[in-house]
Amino acid sequence: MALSPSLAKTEETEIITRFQNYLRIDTVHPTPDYTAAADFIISQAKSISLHLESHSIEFVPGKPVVLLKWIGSDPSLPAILLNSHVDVVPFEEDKWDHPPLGAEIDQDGKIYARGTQDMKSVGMQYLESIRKLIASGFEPVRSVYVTFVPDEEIGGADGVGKFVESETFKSLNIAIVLDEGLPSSSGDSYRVFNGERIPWSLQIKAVGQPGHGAKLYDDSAMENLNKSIESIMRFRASQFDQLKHKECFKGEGDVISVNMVFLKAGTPTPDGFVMNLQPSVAEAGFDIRVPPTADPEALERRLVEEWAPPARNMSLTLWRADQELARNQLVTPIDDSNPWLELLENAVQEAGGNTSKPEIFPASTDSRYFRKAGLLAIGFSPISNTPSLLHDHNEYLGQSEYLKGIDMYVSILKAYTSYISPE
Ligand code: MET
Ligand SMILES: [Zn+2]
Ligand SMILES: [Zn+2]
Repeated sequence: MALSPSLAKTEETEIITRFQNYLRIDTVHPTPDYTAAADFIISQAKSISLHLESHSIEFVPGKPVVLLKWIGSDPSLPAILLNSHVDVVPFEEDKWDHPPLGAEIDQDGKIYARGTQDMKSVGMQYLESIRKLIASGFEPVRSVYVTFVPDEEIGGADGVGKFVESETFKSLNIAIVLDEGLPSSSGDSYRVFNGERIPWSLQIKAVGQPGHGAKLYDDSAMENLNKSIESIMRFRASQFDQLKHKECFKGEGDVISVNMVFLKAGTPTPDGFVMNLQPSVAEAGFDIRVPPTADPEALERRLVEEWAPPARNMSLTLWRADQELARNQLVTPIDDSNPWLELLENAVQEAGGNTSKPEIFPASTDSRYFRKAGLLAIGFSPISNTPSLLHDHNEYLGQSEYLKGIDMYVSILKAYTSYISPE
């Protein structure tokens, strides 16, 4: 029986209120309140159904992984894992038009908060879709697991990194993982991702002749650093050009990005810097993202030979999210060997959307840990018609997009949990 419009309205208001409540929990780095978030998620699970088992597992003290289990009628079949991270990145509150933890809704129905896109929306949409399916009497054949994990935004080592190594994880027998994607700015189109770039953090340091600000030294630290920055910027432009020229057919995730994120040199005073002094040390930091198609060894050589050559008094520190993945990047196949992509595409279509060609995620997600553990993982956030505002000011999500996304997962879960492989 169809709900009367006013009843349907109440239900929608409740769904939105639950999302607002999750957004208002302060899970902002560097001091996310993981306990409050875990308590909230577990209370949500209990309110959905007593049949939804919940576990809070602390592989690292104070950093719970919340695992929900919706057991299917044939638990021997490999299961579905829906993953989302609980933590969010910090914000510059004075640059926002709405409080970043307020979850205020403007007159256009846009909900403003850190995490509306990245990715508290997705976590709650998983729960709301399960709530709807259970309320409708739907019974899955395959089991569904839902994880709410800590620390994705700081590399995930203490979150999914520990989880995938655990006996609990191994006992779950997972066939496919869904994790975060990115919004699409166009109408009814949704983006899907089957791989991602690996983050490298590079710090370079130059030393050189210090002395009087008026001298033209041949080998000052600033000059040495500047030569490197020029070289790095030329490389950056060459990568960017491939994106700008449409005939290269490259997406953001297919080229190497290099962005300077800090510069450090000089002798500070209370209100500025000493001006007539050339420093003996100068440093710069770069966020680098390396796609699966790039040759990491060629890039490593470039770092040493061109960007931080010892011959120019330079040294470097390189941090990579995962040494092994940095050298051997993994993508989830998109051919017939992976039935889950087509199932997802069809399910999205049935719910009134379209998916675009699978892409390489330009930043990083926990999917890399799942792929490394040998699983298929697809990045998908059901957000269309919305500018991508991850990590940006005024991150928002429209109420109607949020509600539509829940129906996408209802459709996907119906297809995924009922799928029986032909053999
Ligand atoms: C250092 S890992 C960073 C993870 C974060 N999601 C990013 O892509 O920036
Ligand atoms: Zn994210
Ligand atoms: Zn993020």
